Amino acid sequence: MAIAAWRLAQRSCPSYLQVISFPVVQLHMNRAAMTASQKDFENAMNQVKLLKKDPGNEVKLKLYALYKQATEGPCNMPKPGVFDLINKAKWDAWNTLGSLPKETARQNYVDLVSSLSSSLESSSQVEPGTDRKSTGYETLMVTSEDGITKITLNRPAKKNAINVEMYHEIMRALKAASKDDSSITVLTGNGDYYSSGNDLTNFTDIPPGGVEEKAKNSAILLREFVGCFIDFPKPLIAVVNGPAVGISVTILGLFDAVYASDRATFHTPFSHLGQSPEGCSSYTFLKIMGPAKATEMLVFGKKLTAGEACAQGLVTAVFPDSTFQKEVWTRLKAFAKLPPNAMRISKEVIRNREKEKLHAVNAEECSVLQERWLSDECMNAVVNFLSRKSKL
Ligand SMILES: CCCCCC/C=C/C(=O)SCCNC(=O)CCNC(=O)[C@H](O)C(C)(C)COP(=O)(O)OP(=O)(O)OC[C@H]1O[C@@H](n2cnc3c(N)ncnc32)[C@H](O)[C@@H]1OP(=O)(O)O
Repeated sequence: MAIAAWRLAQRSCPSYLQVISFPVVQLHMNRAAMTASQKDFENAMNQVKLLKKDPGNEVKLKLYALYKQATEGPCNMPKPGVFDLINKAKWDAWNTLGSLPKETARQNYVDLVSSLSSSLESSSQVEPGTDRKSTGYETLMVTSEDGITKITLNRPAKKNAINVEMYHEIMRALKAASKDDSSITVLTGNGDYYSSGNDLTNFTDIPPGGVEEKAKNSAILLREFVGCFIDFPKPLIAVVNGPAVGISVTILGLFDAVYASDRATFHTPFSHLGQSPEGCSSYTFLKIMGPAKATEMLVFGKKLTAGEACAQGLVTAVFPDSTFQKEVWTRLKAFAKLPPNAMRISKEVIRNREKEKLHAVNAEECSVLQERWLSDECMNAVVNFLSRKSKL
């Protein structure tokens, strides 16, 4: 049954993000868009062809949507079926633009291409040590200023679900942050969610080796991802701006401080999903909150409010949402002025004796999950979510 579900997902949900072709925006050119800025628009379309680096699927979807809006107006196509993922992604991107006027869409298209050209060209020219905005990330925004490297999960329309690309980009951003001249590193989310956890469509892209290979690759990726948090050398702080689900919650046990808005909730519904704990939470949560409370979260999927998570030691402090950003960033800027080497060494003293244990826990959790992902319970949960039969 599990295999059947995987096969269904494999047939119905191809890796749409990989097959959105780069020049798609040019295929539908429509002369109706002839207006004063048509020349800019055409120049922008030509610029897209000249980009040296593929800007990634999310950007290509935005370009597609703006192109369609600029040339045809609001989305006028019937919504594709749930398993027609390529066309659904394109439809969603276009439909999200609502009644945006054609002129504005055209201008946004031109602006996006222009920012794309400069960001992709300048990504290799950033001087180390200067305050800067990151380039070359598709699923994140990364900035570094006032001694703080801030990594923002940036898929707000998907509640910052972590797709495979985002796993890789977070690892890349953490590696860069560990070497840059900032004192502390912050992870936060853009939009109303901190993160809805693992992107459940990650399970639909089945390689030629089949579902077993998919599960094996996912376990390898997860182990490497969590390992980056275990080994991160500088103070790592989570600014939890809204609800957090799954892996975005479990890895909080590897952070040095967690600040939460009172809008945030903390939810690890692994049993509901036929899965088991990761992010070293089977070890860290027991240490943080004791076995009884950890079991309520990790086995029974109890969702905690920010206040409850704070009372149980998972969260450092909670702030009213209305003043959250101001209060947290004032605090973080003060921390970032402390001597960086002293902070790094103190973290080492606090954390190092646990590292070996954490890596062993991580390896064990990933190997258990590798099996879980092949179970009927897990596959049914994923298929139910993708076919919109269930939500948390
Ligand atoms: C390499 C593999 C490593 C695996 C590591 C193991 C990790 C495990 C986990 O993290 S388990 C947790 C997995 N997360 C979930 O099960 C959450 C699923 N999402 C939901 O239940 C809901 O979306 C919600 C409660 C988070 C929010 O509900 P609501 O406010 O009603 O919003 P929508 O459902 O309409 O969501 C908007 C938009 O986002 C898409 N989306 C949200 N979360 C995910 C997700 N986790 N994966 C994929 N897509 C997600 C949702 O489908 C909507 O998309 P649409 O507009 O329909 O295209």
